[in-house]
Amino acid sequence: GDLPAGFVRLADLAPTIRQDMRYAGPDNVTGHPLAGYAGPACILRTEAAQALAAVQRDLAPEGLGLVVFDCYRPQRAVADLLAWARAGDGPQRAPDHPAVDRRALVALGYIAARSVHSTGYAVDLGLARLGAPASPGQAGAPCTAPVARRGDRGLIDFGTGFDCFDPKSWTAASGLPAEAARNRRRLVAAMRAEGFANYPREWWHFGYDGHAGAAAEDFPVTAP
Ligand SMILES: C[C@@H](N)C(=O)N[C@H](C)C(=O)O
Ligand SMILES: [Zn+2]
Repeated sequence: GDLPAGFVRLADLAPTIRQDMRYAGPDNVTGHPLAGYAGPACILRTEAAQALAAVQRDLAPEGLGLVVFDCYRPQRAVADLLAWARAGDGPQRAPDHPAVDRRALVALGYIAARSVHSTGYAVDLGLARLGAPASPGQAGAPCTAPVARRGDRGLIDFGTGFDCFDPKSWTAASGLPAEAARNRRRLVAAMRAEGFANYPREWWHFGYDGHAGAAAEDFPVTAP
């Protein structure tokens, strides 16, 4: 194939998993496509992709399916995110981090300086009802606003949006609507059952067990 050994395109193993690859375009926290994304595609280590395909199969009887936002992330894209977070100019607060300063995002653990995503063993994702349309977000609404105001992006409610860098996105945050808290537990349990561990500061971020020591890569993300 066109990928390094050990990597696969998720679409080849699990074509029913919806892909909404936010870093390949401007619809992400930085407002620009990240370096290293030449096309929108979810690329993962083979074992991690197989495990995600299993999660998708496990969820289907409940009428739910996965929506992935980011998978393998080239090292140059991590550098791009870091440069955005650390830049001295520009606003400190924005709808995707209404209560946390941009320049604190790395220190607070919302953006990793060395990301497991670059090994192909981490994935950012949520859940949607199967067949639900991907509805747009409401521009300008804080990502911590109730779902009716911020827009659901076609997902079931998780209490905040994807890449909403805020304590409300901590997986066990208190004060969430009961349904959002339930949906987070449901996602974590479905992922846990197939070998993925959640990152407690981001309900959407999961690492595949056994990734320790895997090499970080920098090949570009390309659509097939
Ligand atoms: C930036 C966000 N989507 C994410 O993946 N955060 C973790 C901590 C990471 O950068 O690896
Ligand atoms: Zn992540």
